[in-house]
Amino acid sequence: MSEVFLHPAIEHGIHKGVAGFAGGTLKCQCSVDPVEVKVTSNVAHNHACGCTKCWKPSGAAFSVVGVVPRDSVTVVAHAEKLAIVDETAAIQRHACQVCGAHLFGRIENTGHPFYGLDFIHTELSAEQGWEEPRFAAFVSSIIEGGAARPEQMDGVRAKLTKLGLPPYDSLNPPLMDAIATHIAKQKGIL
Ligand SMILES: N[C@@H](CCC(=O)N[C@@H](CSCO)C(=O)NCC(=O)O)C(=O)O
Ligand SMILES: [Zn+2]
Ligand SMILES: [Zn+2]
Repeated sequence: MSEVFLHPAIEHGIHKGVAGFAGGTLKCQCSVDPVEVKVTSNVAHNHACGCTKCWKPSGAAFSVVGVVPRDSVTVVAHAEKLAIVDETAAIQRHACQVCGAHLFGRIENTGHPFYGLDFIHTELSAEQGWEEPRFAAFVSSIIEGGAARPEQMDGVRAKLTKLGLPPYDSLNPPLMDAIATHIAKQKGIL
């Protein structure tokens, strides 16, 4: 199997974001009548994600995905092309039915630890300045998705580490702690 191509925005080095950057417009990959989504916030917790559910550009083993407040997200063109990929998933990904790009992923369960946040792919925006990806999540999942063989994983993790993206097989410790804290509060333990 050929070498694992991570993602166009990370494979050859990461561009740092710009302080104070306040959003942009995401466009799907259709050359005609693209879906457009206005985002009036910078992205947070931006990361490479190897899971099988996040949208990846063609040939990439990872997606690059982060979160914004859901009230900062508005579909401004061609909403009729959007459909939810999997209604049963925790993150309902609204994708263009023509080109397949995911414009935003929304959590409708008010009890979910990340309720209130939408997941977006900043590469769908022409604006520069979005906060850069800072870690890699669900790295082992790229085996599940068929992008890597198990024996390639040491190399993948070494490459991510060198790029400044510490690799994890779930989310990173701050996000895992936030999830656990939310659950402990729901149970009345905290
Ligand atoms: N091995 C599975 C893991 C999928 C998974 O749990 N993905 C996370 C992170 S997505 C963005 O970081 C998640 O929260 N999923 C909920 C959902 O996708 O609805 C796999 O690879 O499929
Ligand atoms: Zn499209
Ligand atoms: Zn994912």
